[in-house]
Amino acid sequence: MTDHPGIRIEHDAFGPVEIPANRYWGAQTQRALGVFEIGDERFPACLVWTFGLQKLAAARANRRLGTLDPSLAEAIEAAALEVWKGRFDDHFPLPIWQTGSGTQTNMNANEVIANRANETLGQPLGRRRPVHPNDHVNRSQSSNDSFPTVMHLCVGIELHDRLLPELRLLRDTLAAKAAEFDDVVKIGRTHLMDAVPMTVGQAFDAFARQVGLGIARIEAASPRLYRLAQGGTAVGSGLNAPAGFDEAFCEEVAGLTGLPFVPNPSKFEGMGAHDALVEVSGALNVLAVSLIKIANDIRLLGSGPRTGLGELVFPDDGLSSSIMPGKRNPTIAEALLQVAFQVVGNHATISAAGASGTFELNVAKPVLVHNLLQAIRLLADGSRVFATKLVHGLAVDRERLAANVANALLLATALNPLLGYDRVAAITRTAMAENVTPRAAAIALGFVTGEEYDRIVDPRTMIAPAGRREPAR
Ligand SMILES: O=C(O)C[C@H](O)C(=O)O
Repeated sequence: MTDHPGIRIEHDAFGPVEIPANRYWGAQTQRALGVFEIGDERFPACLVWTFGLQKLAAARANRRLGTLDPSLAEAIEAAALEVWKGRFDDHFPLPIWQTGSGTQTNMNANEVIANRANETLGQPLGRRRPVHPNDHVNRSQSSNDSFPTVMHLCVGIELHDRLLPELRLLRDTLAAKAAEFDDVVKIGRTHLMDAVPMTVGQAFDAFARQVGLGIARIEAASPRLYRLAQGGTAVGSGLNAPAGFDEAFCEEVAGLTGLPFVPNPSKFEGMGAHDALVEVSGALNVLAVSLIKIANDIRLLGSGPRTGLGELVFPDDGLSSSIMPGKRNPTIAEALLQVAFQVVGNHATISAAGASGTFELNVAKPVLVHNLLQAIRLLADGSRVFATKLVHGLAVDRERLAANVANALLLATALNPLLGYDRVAAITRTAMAENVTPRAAAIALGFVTGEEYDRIVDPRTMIAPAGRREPAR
């Protein structure tokens, strides 16, 4: 094998490999490309960037502990920084569907950074000198501790930078609607059937609280997420890593990210199991369940406009039916529902992947982190779009709501303490059978006067009995 136009020959421990000349990956990545011809799914760019961060922190830790020549460390750190900043995104071609430790993607990072470091030191790509992908870029590390470290770093950063801000936006937008609709009385519904009065604000306050509790669940998982397996090397014992490598590494990543990453006190736990990531996924699963409830309620309350409930009015998103002119649909609620269904499905995959640790190594890391990062991204985008393009512009149809309240039979429930259940049941049955208001039925049956009825059956006083009204959040 010899170099020819567009191709360079690179040697690794197994012999020569042909590699596109302008690619920074090396022999192991090229071999893996030929082996794992499975699917279209690739890691998102944030995972590639996080490998840059991880290799940068590892090189700095090695330099500090005297286990890496400072001149090599400097070249590795500069190259790793470039990976972190996204300069080499096109040089990570491998699919999700690879070995369960993520070794091929770890080697991809080692090779890109070694090639780039050697290039800055005046060497051609593929030389593997003076910076060697395994001996120097991967020093004091194994895929088995590096990949889980990258998973925790990437998930932690994505939650902090991407998802939590959008969830706070959604919570606050729902809370603003709760305040806006605080005085709007509607009929509460149970079993999909008319029940007793409440306010639209109370319904939106419940939605806001669901999202707020979703945020709290994610934040509660953070202390476990911030524990890193780095320093465990092959099985968790730390063979070939200097004493203090885990501490030095975590100090570096904490400084680089501003997030409180610390060494996992048991590397064995952090490599053989990924319970902390399953825990985060569990919190996202609950959030998805909450969003399904919220999106469904909102689209049902806005159904119509003429023959549905029609109590909420959706903002115009400019979209319509392809065949029914002027028809408007709850497009954004439907998009969010599909996001939530995907997240619930991802959690099932993540649960199976999390259960796939045998002895000292979980071997379903790529599929686990792929599903978790997708869930975070979808929930972040879905929450932002739902908050800004639907919830923010929601209005109520006050006339419709007032008519529904006036017509509601079970307002008469407020008479229970005065008349007892059976006489109130007679009122509602009579009103239903004779198609009159419960007020007319109550008077006709001789149970109350009109004045008594109006004093007791006042929807505004029924939305929360005195002294039991929760303050708006
Ligand atoms: O790639 C490594 O560093 C280790 C590999 O996952 C293995 O345990 O065989």
